[in-house]
Amino acid sequence: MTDTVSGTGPARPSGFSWRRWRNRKIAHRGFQSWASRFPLTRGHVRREGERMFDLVSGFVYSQVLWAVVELDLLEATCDEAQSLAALAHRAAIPVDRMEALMQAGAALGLFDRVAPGYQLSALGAALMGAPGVVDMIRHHDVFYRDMQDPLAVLRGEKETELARFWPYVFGAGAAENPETAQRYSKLMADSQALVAEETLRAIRFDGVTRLMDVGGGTGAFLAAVGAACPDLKMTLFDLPAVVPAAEERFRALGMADRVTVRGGSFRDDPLPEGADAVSLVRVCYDHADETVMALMRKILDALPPGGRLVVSEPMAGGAHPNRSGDAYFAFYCMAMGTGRARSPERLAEMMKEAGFQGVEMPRTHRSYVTSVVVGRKPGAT
Ligand SMILES: CC(C)=CCC/C(C)=C/CC/C(C)=C/C=C/C(C)=C/C=C/C=C(C)/C=C/C=C(C)/C=C/C=C(C)/C=C/CC(C)(C)O
Ligand SMILES: C[S@@+](CC[C@H](N)C(=O)[O-])C[C@H]1O[C@@H](n2cnc3c(N)ncnc32)[C@H](O)[C@@H]1O
Repeated sequence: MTDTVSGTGPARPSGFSWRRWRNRKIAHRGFQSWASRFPLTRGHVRREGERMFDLVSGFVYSQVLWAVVELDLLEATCDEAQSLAALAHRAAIPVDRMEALMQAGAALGLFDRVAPGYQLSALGAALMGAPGVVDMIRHHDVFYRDMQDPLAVLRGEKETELARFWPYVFGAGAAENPETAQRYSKLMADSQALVAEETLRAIRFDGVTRLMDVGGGTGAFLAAVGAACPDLKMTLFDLPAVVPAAEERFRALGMADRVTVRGGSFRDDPLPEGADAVSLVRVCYDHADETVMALMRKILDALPPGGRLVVSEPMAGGAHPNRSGDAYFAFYCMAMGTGRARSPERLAEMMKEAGFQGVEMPRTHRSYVTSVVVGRKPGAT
């Protein structure tokens, strides 16, 4: 495995270690006090302290953000500055407490102080318009209740709420109820716009005749690809409960004649044939290695020689851990109880093991939105 730190048991100190010397020095209270006064180091100490403070208080910042979103304060302050009295009345919160929330929001960069009170900042406006992000923040109440006890999540000691929030992950049977399926699918579809935008910047579907999106949800990704590639034929494959919403989307977009929608489970059913490219968008990280390996092998069988598999989802950093993949998505998947965030190298390794070759990792610009890995079935191109 490329992204596993190997070795068992604690390392025994032997000889001089630069890192040990540095860490003991920096952790020493006397050194800290000296460095915070010394002109050449005090700026660095202040910045490190600020970084540390953000780590310490991140949960509170997130909860402030949640309150702002839940009270719809982004929309309320977008066009005109609002007075505290008006905001307090609207939210049914005492004025002094409302002031605390607005000041916190302003400190986090979401509002500007503009007479007679507060107006949405540029960052707040970007947040308000970023597709699906506000709804993602709203559903964080579930995730953060699980994260109140991260040790229980790590040890797998408790049944998490998040596992019940996304029941489709556990197989076809769990998502039989169309109403439930619709709720998850909307959250996914709204946040798909950025993922599709970023994926389509990283790869091209030139030369592809039919693209099959496996676990394609309600079709937001195929709708974006279809708009960018007007001659492309498409197949969407997802659990039966998701199918009607996908069919409805393609009908509404006038794309129904270009898209075949098939219901089924990639665990139990054969995949439709006829596509020369397959995409898995935000699918692999929901599932355990065995499930993903079996799915990749099934896709290889369904593809013609030279056919392509595109995996797009937020990924971990492997040797270079990143916040979105290794902190947020890794714990999100852990709390869901099934999948895991994998690095591009790990996914590439799995694709090769499944039989793909020429595996590439085209760079995406916003890795917190998605990263991409592409492979080809051996044979003619
Ligand atoms: C006009 C003038 C005067 C100046 C302009 C200056 C200028 C150019 C400003 C730029 C402003 C601008 C347009 C900013 C845009 C920013 C955007 C688009 C930001 C997007 C951010 C996206 C984020 C933060 C995405 C977060 C996504 C999350 C948290 C997704 C979570 C997904 C989950 C949990 C999925 C779960 C699915 C499961 C169950 C694991 O399968
Ligand atoms: C996280 S969502 C991603 C949806 C879409 N690709 C996107 O990015 O918005 C995962 C999708 O995989 C589908 N899925 C999960 N298990 C499946 C299975 N066994 N067979 C087919 N689809 C499945 C779910 O119904 C869901 O639509």
